[in-house]
Amino acid sequence: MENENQSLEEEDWGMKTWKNLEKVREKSPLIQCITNYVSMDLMANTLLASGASPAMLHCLQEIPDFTPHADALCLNVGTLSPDWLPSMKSAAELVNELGKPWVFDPVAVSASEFRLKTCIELVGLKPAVIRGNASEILALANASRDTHNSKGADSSHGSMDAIEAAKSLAKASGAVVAVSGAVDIITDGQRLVGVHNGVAMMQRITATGCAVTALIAAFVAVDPLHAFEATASALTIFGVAGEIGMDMAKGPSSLRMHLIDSLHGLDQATVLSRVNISCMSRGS
Ligand SMILES: Nc1ncnc2c1ncn2[C@@H]1O[C@H](COP(=O)(O)OP(=O)(O)O)[C@@H](O)[C@H]1O
Ligand SMILES: Cc1ncsc1CCOP(=O)(O)O
Ligand SMILES: [Mg+2]
Repeated sequence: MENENQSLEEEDWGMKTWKNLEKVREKSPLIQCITNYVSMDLMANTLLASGASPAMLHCLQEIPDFTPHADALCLNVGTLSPDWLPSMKSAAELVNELGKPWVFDPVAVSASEFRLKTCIELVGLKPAVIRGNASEILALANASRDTHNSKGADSSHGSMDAIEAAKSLAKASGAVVAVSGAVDIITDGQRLVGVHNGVAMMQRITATGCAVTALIAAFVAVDPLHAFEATASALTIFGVAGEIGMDMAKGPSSLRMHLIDSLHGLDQATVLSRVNISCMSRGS
């Protein structure tokens, strides 16, 4: 019987990525997002352009009625407030009870002791995937505030710097961990792939990281048993949309528009010709 390592080795990432996008388009998963004020618009539009259905809903009283209808949950602490924390925890606990996945974005985890403590608590609620930039994943993996870490939402490290941190966070949390950057790193603690798609200008648009985390939630929603592959696919699709968008863009603002248009219009031939995922470790 084919084992997991062999199947990964033989994997056709292009076709897998395309099929995962097709699944999102066919099933149109409902993604509940409890996110920051900055990202709501880009996140919702990214989900819509991919074929998923976004719902930015954070009222504690609505969670028992609404959350069971969601196919996945996306939690993001970008504009963290103690008022929203009970909603975040309650929604995560509910999707866990219902056996549905949730995805976590620890935006600017080092900004304060409160944020770090909150992020550690949320990781304890078993997200299926954690996606952050290198500085965020390094800080979360170290689980202590390092005064040399950047405190804002942007990364001061390259994704390659966070490979070991990502692996150890994946092992400790049980989540798939994704580190975005020039090469997006995805690991489940054993396997590790690098996604080489995307353009540097994506960093110059606020909330692209938040948006790709929500896209990961949509991809994991339609294939929850393969969160590793779903995460790599979502990051690849977002990167490919950025590359095509960049051909038409004059700067960050028009890239934002063209990225969304490109995501909406992606076809099989384009995806197959552009997917650039490398296997960096097959696990043991
Ligand atoms: N130098 C780069 N080259 C190509 N793509 C990049 C680069 N930096 C970031 N990206 C892409 O931009 C998106 C947001 O990533 P990032 O800027 O790291 O997140 P955040 O906004 O959370 O800091 C991801 O899809 C990532 O792949
Ligand atoms: C600038 C900013 N401040 C609080 S949340 C936020 C957006 C962060 O978005 P991203 O992590 O995708 O850059
Ligand atoms: Mg971010």
